[in-house]
Amino acid sequence: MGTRFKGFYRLSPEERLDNVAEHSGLSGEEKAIIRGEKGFSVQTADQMVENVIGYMPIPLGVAANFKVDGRDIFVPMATEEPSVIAAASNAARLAYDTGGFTTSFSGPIMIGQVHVTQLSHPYAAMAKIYENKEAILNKCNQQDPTLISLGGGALDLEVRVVKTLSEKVLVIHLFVDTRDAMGANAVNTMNEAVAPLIEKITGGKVVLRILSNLADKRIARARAVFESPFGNDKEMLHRFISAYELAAADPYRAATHNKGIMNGVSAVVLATGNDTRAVEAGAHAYAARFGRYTTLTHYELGENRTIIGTIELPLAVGLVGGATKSHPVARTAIKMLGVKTSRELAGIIAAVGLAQNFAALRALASEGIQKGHMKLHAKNMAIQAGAKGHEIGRVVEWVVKEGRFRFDDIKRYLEKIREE
Ligand SMILES: CC(C)(COP(=O)([O-])OP(=O)([O-])OC[C@H]1O[C@@H](n2cnc3c(N)ncnc32)[C@H](O)[C@@H]1OP(=O)([O-])[O-])[C@@H](O)C(=O)NCCC(=O)NCCSC(=O)C[C@@](C)(O)CC(=O)[O-]
Ligand SMILES: NC(=O)C1=CN([C@@H]2O[C@H](COP(=O)(O)OP(=O)(O)OC[C@H]3O[C@@H](n4cnc5c(N)ncnc54)[C@H](OP(=O)(O)O)[C@@H]3O)[C@@H](O)[C@H]2O)C=CC1
Repeated sequence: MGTRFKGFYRLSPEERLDNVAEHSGLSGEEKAIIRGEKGFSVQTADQMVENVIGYMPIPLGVAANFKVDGRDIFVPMATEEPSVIAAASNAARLAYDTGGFTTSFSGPIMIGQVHVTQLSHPYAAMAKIYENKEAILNKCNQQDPTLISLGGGALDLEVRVVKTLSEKVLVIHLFVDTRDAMGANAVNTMNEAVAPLIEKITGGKVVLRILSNLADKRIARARAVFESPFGNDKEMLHRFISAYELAAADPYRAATHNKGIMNGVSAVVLATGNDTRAVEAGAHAYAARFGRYTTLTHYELGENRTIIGTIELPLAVGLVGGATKSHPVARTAIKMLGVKTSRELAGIIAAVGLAQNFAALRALASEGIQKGHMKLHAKNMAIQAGAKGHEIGRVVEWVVKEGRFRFDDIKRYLEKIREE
């Protein structure tokens, strides 16, 4: 069964879940976990974080129409923001018949930083680190036999002299293949274990021993050819490219453009129990790597009025570690995706980021964002205004028809229908 599913959104939540379960082979128990009827409890939460008093449900939806590296998938997305999942599905639809998304990955390499201070001869200390590279990497690799047995571990290192406000310090980058883990704990353990050896080699004092979230050795890329959402309208295609070009040139616009990408990226990262803050920090730092903040996506006009989209961003996500295994919904979401490696997961997330951005640019270049977004947000606004049961549908219908997206207008309309 494919996931190009016209009108998937018109099904009931139960019917959608049945389709997803059939596609991904989810069991009855896994369906109950997704519905929130089983699996996650206050006790589970209490084992995950501190001072637990409850937990906060976030909607879990699936984006339809995604084909990634030739495979049809339903993409689980956890988000509180209306129109995000609709937009991702909308853009994926436009890339489906042209082959879907093709991805690549630079490898699951994380960077651990060891920071050495109080050096009388920083450049000589740097040379000594390289002279002792094998001993340093061996020390790192003694920390994680599991990772080594899986073909990962510390592979190499690089050293820089960094001039800080008060002194020249050494920053040693340990390059660690963390396989299918995000790797923060694995890398931090190595950083801490190797620090005494580094102090001995350099004669300095180590302060920081922590991974870098600028995971620029763990880059995921995705590419897709989108059918023109504007038919043969050249002016609209021009407006689309112009919208992208402003983002590429202007950091104020790029921040919003990339926020739109992260609407999709963070929703899948969260649904799979990965660390949203780590991925967000990495993406934005990567966007600023040339000294000026710019876009993570690029667009070029293709043949027959197609638009070729590409995305490139660091994606430190895993299938083990963090909450990926301890959170029952995350475990089920990973099963839903049918991924076996962190590389596959990163590719899918990159594809969703690209789709998300394409959908937002399409709307921005044409009717504007409010029409689609606010249509889907209208339900939230109606509920916030106090609408209940059948009132919600009536308020939404009125808001969309009249284009009145103001909260005070909605409240007045609600009062009016209650007086009828
Ligand atoms: C919202 C749509 C999709 C409506 O778009 P539409 O043209 O009204 O939709 P349609 O009825 O023609 O349907 C097209 C497809 O959209 C999907 N779709 C359509 N409706 C639904 C729905 N209810 N639930 C789930 N999926 C839906 C669905 O896949 C459907 O295909 P079909 O099933 O018919 O083959 C469109 O207007 C859109 O893509 N808008 C962009 C919305 C967006 O980007 N939202 C993100 C939040 S705004 C933001 O935070 C970021 C931003 C925008 O500032 C970033 C930036 O500035 O770059
Ligand atoms: N700056 C940041 O971003 C920071 C993030 N974090 C947090 O760290 C967590 C992620 O750390 P991470 O190291 O991934 O998690 P874990 O330490 O929980 O998991 C990684 C470990 O799992 C074991 N493992 C089993 N199978 C595999 C496999 N196929 N591939 C790789 N490893 C495998 C490995 O060894 P073994 O069996 O010996 O454990 C590995 O060290 C997240 O919760 C994140 O929020 C923490 C600190 C800082």
